[in-house]
Amino acid sequence: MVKICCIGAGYVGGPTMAVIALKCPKIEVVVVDIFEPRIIAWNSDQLPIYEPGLDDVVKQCRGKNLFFSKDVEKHVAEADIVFVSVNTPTKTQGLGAGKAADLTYWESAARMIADVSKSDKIVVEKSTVPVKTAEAIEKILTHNSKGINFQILSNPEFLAEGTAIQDLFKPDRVLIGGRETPEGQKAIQALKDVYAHWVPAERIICTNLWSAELSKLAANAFLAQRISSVNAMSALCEATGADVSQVSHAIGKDTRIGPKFLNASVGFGGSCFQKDILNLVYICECNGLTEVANYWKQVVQVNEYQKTRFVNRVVSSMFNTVSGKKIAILGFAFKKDTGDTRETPAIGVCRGLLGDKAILSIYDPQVPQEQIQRDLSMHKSELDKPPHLRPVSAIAIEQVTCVRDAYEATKGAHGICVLTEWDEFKTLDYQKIYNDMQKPAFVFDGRNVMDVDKLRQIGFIVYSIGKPLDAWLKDMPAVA
Ligand SMILES: NC(=O)c1ccc[n+]([C@@H]2O[C@H](COP(=O)([O-])OP(=O)(O)OC[C@H]3O[C@@H](n4cnc5c(N)ncnc54)[C@H](O)[C@@H]3O)[C@@H](O)[C@H]2O)c1
Ligand SMILES: O=c1ccn([C@@H]2O[C@H](COP(=O)(O)OP(=O)(O)O[C@H]3O[C@H](CO)[C@@H](O)[C@H](O)[C@H]3O)[C@@H](O)[C@H]2O)c(=O)[nH]1
Repeated sequence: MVKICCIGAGYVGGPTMAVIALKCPKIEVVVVDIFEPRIIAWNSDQLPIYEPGLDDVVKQCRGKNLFFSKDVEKHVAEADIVFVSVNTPTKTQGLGAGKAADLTYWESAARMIADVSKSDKIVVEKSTVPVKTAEAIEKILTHNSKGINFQILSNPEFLAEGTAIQDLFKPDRVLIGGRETPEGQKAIQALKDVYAHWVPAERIICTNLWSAELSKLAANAFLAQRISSVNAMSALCEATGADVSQVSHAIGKDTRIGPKFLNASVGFGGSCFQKDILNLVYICECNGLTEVANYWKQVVQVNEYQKTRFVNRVVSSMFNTVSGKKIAILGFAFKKDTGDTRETPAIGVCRGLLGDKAILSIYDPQVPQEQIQRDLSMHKSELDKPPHLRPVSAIAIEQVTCVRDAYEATKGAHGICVLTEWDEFKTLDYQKIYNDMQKPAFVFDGRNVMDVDKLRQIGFIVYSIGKPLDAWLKDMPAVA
């Protein structure tokens, strides 16, 4: 029986390994992590991450051929294939701080593999890493190998949170990069055989190591670039009376452009886009490609601009101050169907409003209060650390309360900011909400999911990103 061990039981390691176990009943899969509470949660009824369909998959194979363990060294030693799916956040200190990927967790995992291995292994880069990481990892493994043969493969993951299970069941492609030697090709074939249990052969792409590593960064840069492009257009739409949804629809009909990833928003979030683009920028700079670095840097800068623009709209619409005013925040996760808040635009928007002394009442169906308080009070460099390395207590922010439903959040509020596109926000009783709010009552839709005409009929003053402005908002222009 082939044995797989995956180091890192996070958003990627957990779901990907659960799907491999489900689709390959003859393979034993063990997911290991040094953060014990996560392992305990994976072995309980309350999984550590919220992901539609995940519970079902885990229930079908946990205890049969899928296991979660904190016994990292034992399972690595026994495995034929070791996936490394540890976090690779942006470096916060030292050379490349603020841009380069922090490979501390990766390096310590590689050293541990070298230390405990007693048999040949295929080591698979699942984490998103800088180009040429495989070369560095090879050096660590071979310098400590005691005659053991390690083959390194790059197999970046393309799942998106909220749709992880369907993305894993039907991936657009699986990418495997390896050495162009006979041993390298044999290792590629072994990993291909795993995916071939459910992925059609034409969707499994094999490349050299560096193409696979770079393709992952390139894919995220291209996706994020589309969002920044449409968000940049949204500012121009507001200035000219064009409607960004109509523009997106019109350009997306061009089959060369396509309709996806053209939704204007308060900005992209998530643990990947910003980190991976900054990593790409750093790699370009290290290779002396200043113009290329500046091109990609602009994608992140437009994203920051979009968040600032949103905050400025809120404040300027409300007579240029939100001091002491209750603002309801609907949605805190970086997108719907996840409880993940890493790099969520809600953090920037809330901090901006708190900076103008607003009183925030926050509701998100999947994000617990402690997480929101921690996100708003911690320094960014602390948030990038894995949970077990973060300071234990975060100072609660007095101006913030987290509540259990949207009605409580909006009661007595002056304005509502919709920051995540949760489906339940579309079907709320907005007449009741309006009746219970201060007047004039504002809605700032950061996701373009509200029925604007209906809200205006009720009496709300509504701002939607990239849409023709209410007369009220035209008179109160925001300076970005
Ligand atoms: N989150 C996504 O949607 C997504 C999608 C594609 C790729 N990625 C990439 O996958 C990687 C993992 O992302 P994630 O979101 O799953 O991260 P995560 O923080 O949720 O999980 C990483 C886990 O690795 C564990 N870990 C760190 N060092 C370890 C070690 N030495 N031994 C054992 N466990 C260790 C941590 O405790 C943590 O639980 C990153 O490189 C990320 O860029 C993420
Ligand atoms: O038209 C759009 C599409 C997305 N977003 C925002 O962009 C962010 C990222 O969304 P999405 O890409 O759906 O989620 P992620 O889980 O971050 O997935 C991205 O990052 C992963 C980690 O690398 C990759 O594996 C995925 O392929 C890639 O889509 C979220 O804040 C979305 O709200 C928009 O604002 N407009």
